[in-house]
Amino acid sequence: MTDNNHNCRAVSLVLLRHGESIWNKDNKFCGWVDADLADTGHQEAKTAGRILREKGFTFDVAFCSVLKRSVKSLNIVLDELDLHWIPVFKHWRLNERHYGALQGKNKAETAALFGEEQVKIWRRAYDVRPPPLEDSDPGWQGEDARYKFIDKRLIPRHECLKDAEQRILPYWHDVIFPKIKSGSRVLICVHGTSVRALLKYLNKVPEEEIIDLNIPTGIPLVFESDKDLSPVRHYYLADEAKVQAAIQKVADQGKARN
Ligand SMILES: O=C(OP(=O)(O)O)[C@H](O)COP(=O)(O)O
Repeated sequence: MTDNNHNCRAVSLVLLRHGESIWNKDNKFCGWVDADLADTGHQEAKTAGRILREKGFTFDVAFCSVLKRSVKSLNIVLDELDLHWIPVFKHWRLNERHYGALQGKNKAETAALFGEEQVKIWRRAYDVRPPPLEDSDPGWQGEDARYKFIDKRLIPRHECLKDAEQRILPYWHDVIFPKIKSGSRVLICVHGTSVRALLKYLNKVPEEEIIDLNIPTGIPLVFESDKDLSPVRHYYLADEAKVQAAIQKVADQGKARN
């Protein structure tokens, strides 16, 4: 859904997938790999911030993951909004889902090898994990300094949406939602799967429908809620054609010829 006539008073939450990363551009499965923003991603984040500013949005607190494409996008948006001063919380629980042994692989080549249907399942099924990283795989993030204080058993070797949801929702309940309840307007700038997990939870999207939900990069997703803070509607801050084209672009990344 898109909307250009939002009512700011009912908005306490905006979700945003970071701008396009270099690995998005190269069509590689990324997950917990710390890929940087592409130039186009910088531009998308800047545009997202500008649109939020022009439409009169402001925030009291912001959240991102510990991956630089999320952190940098949030910084760019806050710069556009001149909101450098608001508290920003970075948390590993908001990371993208872990893509396991698929990380670094090209999606179109993977689709040519295993079939588009299998790739769609790995990308979008609710509870099907991609193949895991081997114990000896140097691509496992367990030794990364940013996860130093986290129980190693919590550092995944692969994750499906359900796994990501189970690590993200405790943070939502313990930290993010209490801020909303106490009146804060919240911006969350994270990843495709983190947004899907939150959207699924907030809108009670059935498991069988989640397979067709794709999140475009760099387009703010606004949630309006009622007085009990239950979401009543959500919409992207862009015109319908732009949103649909961006969603299709994400969906098409799993095609064998891309
Ligand atoms: O790291 C990823 O997501 P992100 O770009 O939102 O951080 C994934 O590689 C996105 O790929 P997908 O759209 O096939 O799930």
